[in-house]
Amino acid sequence: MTSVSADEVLVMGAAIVHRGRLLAARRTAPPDSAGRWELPGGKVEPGEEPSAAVVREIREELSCEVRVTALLPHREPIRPGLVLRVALAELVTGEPVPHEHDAIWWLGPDELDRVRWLRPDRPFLPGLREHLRTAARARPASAAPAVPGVPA
Ligand SMILES: Nc1nc2c([nH]c(=O)n2[C@H]2C[C@H](O)[C@@H](COP(=O)(O)OP(=O)(O)OP(=O)(O)O)O2)c(=O)[nH]1
Repeated sequence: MTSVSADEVLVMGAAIVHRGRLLAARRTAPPDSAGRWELPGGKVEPGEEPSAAVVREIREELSCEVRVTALLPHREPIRPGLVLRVALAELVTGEPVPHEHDAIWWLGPDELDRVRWLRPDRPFLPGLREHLRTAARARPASAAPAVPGVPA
């Protein structure tokens, strides 16, 4: 369980990591966020577990299945009443196909600054970069990334 006060809604961003890369998605709305990049995800529904919300939102937004591997401790205010948390997740089945975003991009650890993130996402980037680097060091050479469209 994650404690959220009655007047606070939790937004879960999924840090989906695959082959040492992080999936970023470009928003289309509202106008002041359109063109900015975020972690796919969305609001946790009343009574819903954060990890279940991640699985549900990713299914809806990207038509693939993920598994949550960790919930990062940091909580970042988005605006009054709305708080962002981030879950590390891995792909279980399928490949992400964006239905609500107009682009997705698998970013390597040295590429995280190449997109314009939503402001609340930025404090999570150093930790995510470190996570990607650690994952790359732990990966056997035989599992080195093949890149272009990533998955596989
Ligand atoms: N999904 C997501 N939302 C984020 C991130 N960073 C950030 O500030 N936000 C903000 C944007 C929105 O104001 C809010 C989430 O709204 P949303 O529209 O994605 O959530 P939702 O699908 O549950 O929305 P709704 O249509 O049910 O209202 O959190 C992020 O990394 N991922």
